Amino acid sequence: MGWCTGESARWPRIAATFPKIWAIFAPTLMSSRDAEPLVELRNVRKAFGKQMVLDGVDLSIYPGEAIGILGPSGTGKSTILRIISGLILPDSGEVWVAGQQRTAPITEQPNPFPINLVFQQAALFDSLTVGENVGFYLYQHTRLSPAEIEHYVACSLDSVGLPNIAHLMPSELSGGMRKRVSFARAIISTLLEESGGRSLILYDEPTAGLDPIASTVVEDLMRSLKQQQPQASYVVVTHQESTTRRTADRLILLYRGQVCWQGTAAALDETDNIYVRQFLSGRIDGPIQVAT
Ligand SMILES: Nc1ncnc2c1ncn2[C@@H]1O[C@H](COP(=O)(O)OP(=O)(O)OP(=O)(O)O)[C@@H](O)[C@H]1O
Repeated sequence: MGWCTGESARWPRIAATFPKIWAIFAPTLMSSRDAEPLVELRNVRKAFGKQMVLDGVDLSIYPGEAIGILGPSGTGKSTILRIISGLILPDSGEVWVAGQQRTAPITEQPNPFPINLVFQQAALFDSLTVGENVGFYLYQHTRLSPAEIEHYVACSLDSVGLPNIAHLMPSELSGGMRKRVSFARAIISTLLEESGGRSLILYDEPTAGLDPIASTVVEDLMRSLKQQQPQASYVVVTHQESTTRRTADRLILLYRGQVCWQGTAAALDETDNIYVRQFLSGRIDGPIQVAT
């Protein structure tokens, strides 16, 4: 018996309950769902020691989707990102990437299209220039010439609104610029022709610790990068409500390693799902129990 016994909001139910919302979102959702999922997790379980962290997660990510994962601390959100990216494998269940089952970590079985993790901290290499940081993947994993890599680096930096800074060192940048550079590094492989426009960026708390205006800038950047490549998808894990509402088309609420609810950002306010209601209100009493 799972922890989450609340009823999941499913698309047909939304269509019946919120016809206006459905009318707005249906064209996008139906077109993306006609395609094969980019990534599928099927009944994924993962424990660390005796602690069961993911307890039977099913999740499909379709081309062009922007998904937000919400949930209390320690409930397995980052673990899902690490499994999707191939950094770790589940203990059981299946992970499918572009129709291929993943059977080994990313170091042994490369993803068929770019999947990049962007962390809260920019985590740039301080001894490399901005250009070398952004082009790092291409220098390491492709046979492109230095001139070609410089071209992609310039395109990528342009996309994040930072042209002409490839020669600078990370220490010369502000915190906001470092974050943008980390985004440029994440998207560079998606610019390559062989990616076929398919890509998945996994943002782990991209606006944590930022003031509301800086958060808006980052949220706008995430949206703008996706608009530049309509088939690009992303998953964002966040505790910031503004980021949830402004960046995700489909939301997933995770609790104790299980999906308790999923639906649109608009449906979040309408649902009577007890997990969603408690989570958004921040009440202590309810089915979600956290260590105090
Ligand atoms: N490599 C690891 N070894 C042992 N325990 C781990 C490891 N990685 C994660 N955990 C544990 O798994 C649980 C889930 O961690 P995870 O980072 O996925 O949660 P989260 O939902 O992203 O939390 P938060 O919102 O606080 O970032 C936590 O209790 C964490 O301590």
